[in-house]
Amino acid sequence: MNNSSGYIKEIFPSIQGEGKYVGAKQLFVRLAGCSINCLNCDTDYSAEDFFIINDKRIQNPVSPVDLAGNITEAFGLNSFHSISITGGEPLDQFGFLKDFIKAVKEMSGIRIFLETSGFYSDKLLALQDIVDIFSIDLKIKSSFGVNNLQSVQKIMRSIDTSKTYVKLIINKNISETEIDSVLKVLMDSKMKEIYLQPLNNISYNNELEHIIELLQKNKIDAYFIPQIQKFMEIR
Ligand SMILES: Nc1nc2[nH]cc(C(=O)O)c2c(=O)[nH]1
Ligand code: SF4
Ligand SMILES: [Mg+2]
Repeated sequence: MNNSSGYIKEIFPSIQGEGKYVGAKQLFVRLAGCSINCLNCDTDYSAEDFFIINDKRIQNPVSPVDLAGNITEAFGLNSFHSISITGGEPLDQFGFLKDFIKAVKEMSGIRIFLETSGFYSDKLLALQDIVDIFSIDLKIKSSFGVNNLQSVQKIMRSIDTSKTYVKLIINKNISETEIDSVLKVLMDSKMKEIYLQPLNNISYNNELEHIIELLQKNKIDAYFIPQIQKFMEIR
């Protein structure tokens, strides 16, 4: 096994169902594994012996160049907005991730969209030159049992915010203190917008309205977007 080989969970074409780029046609590449252990995780990221591209079985782990070649051959890639690399936590396979991005960009020129938990600031910042769009989660205890606000603050202080957006997953029991700390992170950075996603698609309610008002009063544009893939019953 090559050092930078990686474990893939699944690969499928779909429509981005969350956040700022909702509606974009993407090829989803879900990396296996996650070191974060959130409560309420909605993703099966366990690695298996193989994964499937169209009908072809590919053995795990796979080399970055082989994966890039297989994807480019199977999907052409020029009909997609971007490749969404998601997980799990893709930064847990940093060496593989970096080599894969370089290889697939060289082969196809496609944009790279990276979904990450926001816990690993140094690794994320090290990919600034090769990733086109960063989707970063703000994790708060009431939704996920973990908190990454310090790490996201560090990222926001040095990242190019024009290619970055942050998502906040909101549970019914979000506290005023949590909203305040999220506001502080945004106000400390150049990022003046946030994408709110209700956990388990809870309906728009008074608490949510209150959060949006608080954000707007502080000149942070808030966009409330439930996960459309769940409504549409697509992957
Ligand atoms: N359609 C669709 N949109 C998504 N946006 C983020 C996803 C994820 O699982 O990371 C996802 C996903 O799994 N499917
Ligand atoms: S970071 Fe994402 S994939 Fe990992 S445990 Fe948390 S919600 Fe699940
Ligand atoms: Mg998901």
